[in-house]
Amino acid sequence: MPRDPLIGLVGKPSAGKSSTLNSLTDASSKVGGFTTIDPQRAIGYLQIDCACARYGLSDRCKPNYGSCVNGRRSVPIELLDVAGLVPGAHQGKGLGNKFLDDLRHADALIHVVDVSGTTDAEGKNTRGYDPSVDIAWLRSEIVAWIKGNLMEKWGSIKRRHVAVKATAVETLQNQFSGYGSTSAVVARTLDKLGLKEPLEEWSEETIDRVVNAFTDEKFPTVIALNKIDHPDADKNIAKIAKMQDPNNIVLCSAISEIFLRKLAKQGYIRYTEGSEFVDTREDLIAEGDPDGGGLKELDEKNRARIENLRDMVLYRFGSTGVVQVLSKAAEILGLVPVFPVRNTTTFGSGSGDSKAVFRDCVLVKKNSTVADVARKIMGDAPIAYVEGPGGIRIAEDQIVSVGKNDILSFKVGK
Ligand SMILES: Nc1nc2c(ncn2[C@@H]2O[C@H](COP(=O)(O)OP(=O)(O)OP(=O)(O)O)[C@@H](O)[C@H]2O)c(=O)[nH]1
Repeated sequence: MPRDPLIGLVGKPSAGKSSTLNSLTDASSKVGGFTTIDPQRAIGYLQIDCACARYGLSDRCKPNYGSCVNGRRSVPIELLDVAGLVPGAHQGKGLGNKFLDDLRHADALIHVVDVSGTTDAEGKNTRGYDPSVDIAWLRSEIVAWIKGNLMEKWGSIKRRHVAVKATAVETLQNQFSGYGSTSAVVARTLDKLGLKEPLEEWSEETIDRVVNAFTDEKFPTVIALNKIDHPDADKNIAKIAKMQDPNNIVLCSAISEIFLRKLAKQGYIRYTEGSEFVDTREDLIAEGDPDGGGLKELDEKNRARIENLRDMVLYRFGSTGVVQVLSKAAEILGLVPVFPVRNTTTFGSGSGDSKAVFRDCVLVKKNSTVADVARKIMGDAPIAYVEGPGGIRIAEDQIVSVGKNDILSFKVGK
């Protein structure tokens, strides 16, 4: 059965992994008993456009897990904190191989980079460190680890490859299945490279290229430039933006998000998670609400901190960025939210609160078919047919995508 997507957070010590994880997991939308699964795994909330908005049913949308406010739905997604990576990890430094073993299970990575330059490669306090270096060494650790595992056995891999007349995809998939790879991932990797020589004649340079391309396919990575609230961040952001694909970069400030959510929870401010909108009691009074929205009065210190955060983060960058970090990871993975329903006219689930709609939502990878989704949700139950909105039959080989074949009802046969 296809398993749920898993996103790993990586980065050197003190880059802000735990803070980012906390800012993503402590959503006020937390319902259904989700907390940290173990010290390393947690549930974050991915924001998506919910199907309820398409049908004007937002007031009756009641997710079983997560929440939905005016058609913006928070869907739970599993996150993994992969701590302890330092240069030399593939040779066992730091938590080394333990770190790399944890990484195997991730479908995409968020590399949290301390863009303030106030921590060195090992996470020790400093000033003026160049964080662009971290992006290169972290990736090269992953590549070196995969390559090392492959080269250790390359002689026998080659001999077996020739003896059983395997294809390159078969032989490599044998080696890469431990990283959660599939034949499709390996095939895409090799297609992109268009190699001419047979596997048994690959030079070390060719193997390097194969491992690099495989790393790109298997571990697509979002670069989260964290600590943008720090005054030294600007020049480092500019430098990294020139070196990396801007499409994979998100700017964020994890402590700002944690601070705003905390004050909102305590009733001092009104804050829409992940947005640029923060209102204090004073703001609301100035806007004509004599009661100040029922908010508590901020003390001088927190008022100054909010002002500073508006200037340094919210007005300049549009938000604290952490919600966008997760959305970007979902985007590079191509996750599609699918809404299984019992009834394709009312969109109800046919149990419990009978007026509630779109109670369930699952995230599947791009290019999944209706049959893939059926297996994920219904397991081995025999499916007689599948219906979309309005009771229209949908063929099992259809691809699901946002807005198309993403509301499904599985009718079980006898
Ligand atoms: N200025 C600033 N500091 C931050 C931000 N996020 C985290 N920090 C600080 O950076 C330090 C390290 O943060 P952590 O979240 O513990 O970092 P980590 O990557 O989990 O570190 P390890 O647990 O050692 O791997 C803490 O002192 C945080 O308060 C941020 O957005 N801005």
